[in-house]
Amino acid sequence: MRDGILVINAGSSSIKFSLFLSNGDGKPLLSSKGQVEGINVAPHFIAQGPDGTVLSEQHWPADSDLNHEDLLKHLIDWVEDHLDGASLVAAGHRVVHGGPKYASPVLVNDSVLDELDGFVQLAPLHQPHNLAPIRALAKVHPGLMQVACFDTAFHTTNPKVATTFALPRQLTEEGVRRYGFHGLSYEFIARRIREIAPEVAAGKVVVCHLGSGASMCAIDGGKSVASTLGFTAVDGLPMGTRTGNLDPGVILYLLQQKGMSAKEIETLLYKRSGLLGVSGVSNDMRVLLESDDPHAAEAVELFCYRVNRELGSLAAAMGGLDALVFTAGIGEHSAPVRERVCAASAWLGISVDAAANDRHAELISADDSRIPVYVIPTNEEMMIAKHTRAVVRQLAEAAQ
Ligand SMILES: Nc1ncnc2c1ncn2[C@@H]1O[C@H](COP(=O)(O)OP(=O)(O)O)[C@@H](O)[C@H]1O
Ligand SMILES: CC(=O)OP(=O)(O)O
Ligand SMILES: [Mg+2]
Repeated sequence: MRDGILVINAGSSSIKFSLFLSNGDGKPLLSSKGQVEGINVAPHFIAQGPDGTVLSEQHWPADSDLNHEDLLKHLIDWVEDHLDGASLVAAGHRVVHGGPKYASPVLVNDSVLDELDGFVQLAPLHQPHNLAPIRALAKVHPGLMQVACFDTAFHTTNPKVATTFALPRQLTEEGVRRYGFHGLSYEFIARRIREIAPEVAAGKVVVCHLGSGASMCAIDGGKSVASTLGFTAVDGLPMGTRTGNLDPGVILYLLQQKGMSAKEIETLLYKRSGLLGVSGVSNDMRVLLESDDPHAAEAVELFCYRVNRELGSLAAAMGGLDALVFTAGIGEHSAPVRERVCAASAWLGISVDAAANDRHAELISADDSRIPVYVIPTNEEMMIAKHTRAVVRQLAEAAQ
């Protein structure tokens, strides 16, 4: 009987899945992948084979009222119908917050799930959606091994100085500190850099993960040493709908002068700000780049300006820069954003080859650029599959 590993990456605006089936020798191969996107707007399900062939597709109208859980059920039903005679042995999940405790992937049981529930307030856009598929799968497949893989884990190598807020010590000791996110993506990219550019893998690299959620990470010698996301996934860069870095005095102003409630402020910071808030047009970079609205242009300008400033900050944290990498939705697909960030970073010795950038080549820097600049597609699902397999193997070995 062949084994299957289902990987679920439930993000803020999409649920991505990949189904890996073992190939006789136990090595998993991608069998199908897909996603539900447009959640809470106009949902769209697509499942594809490894070569991109569309296996199934469904659109729902904007007023369909389908929530995250309904769409997840549709996805799981589709996967069950496409196991091709294999049986599911484990599911691996992206869970954004592992809190101070989890530095590596963990087999989920009820008490782990309870602990992870405790981090919902720290990642309200993600953690509930990450945990919902674990519960839904446990109902449909009681006894199925489920492994939580954390966005925070890759950053546990950060030095204390990079994670400490200048707050009274007691709060720091309670866990009020920077954690960093998108760690599965950064871990995947760090491994890819070793494969495609071993000469810079031991050096100082800044990776820009620019998607719906956006962050940047300083990776020195393959290890995360600093990043732009902090205690929660609302710090650092402006994102699709999140503020990013904000003077905490603004929160006091909203509370004291505007009389806003904590819940209203949460909604403002996470759902009404970022590219959407500044442009008043959209949270989608594609729409903003095509728009004639001057506010859309301002939102793009602010986004690129902030990426450029954080690049300087992260290079300073490492005391140098040997390579720059762009990844995730915007980083992989938006030549104009990469071009602007790189033009503003010319002082660091960065220069881009316009033609290579336009065709999204792997290496987009010009021959005379002091710093090589790469576009590397991320694959959080592959990283989760690898971690899940490792946990399943460890458990099998321990049982022998
Ligand atoms: N061709 C493109 N040009 C500019 N932005 C793009 C392009 N394709 C995708 N994007 C951006 O990528 C974002 C999604 O990135 P992704 O990494 O898939 O996000 P997430 O996983 O956080 O949902 C979209 O909101 C969109 O703004
Ligand atoms: C942590 C985070 O921001 O994730 P995403 O990019 O999936 O929104
Ligand atoms: Mg993402």
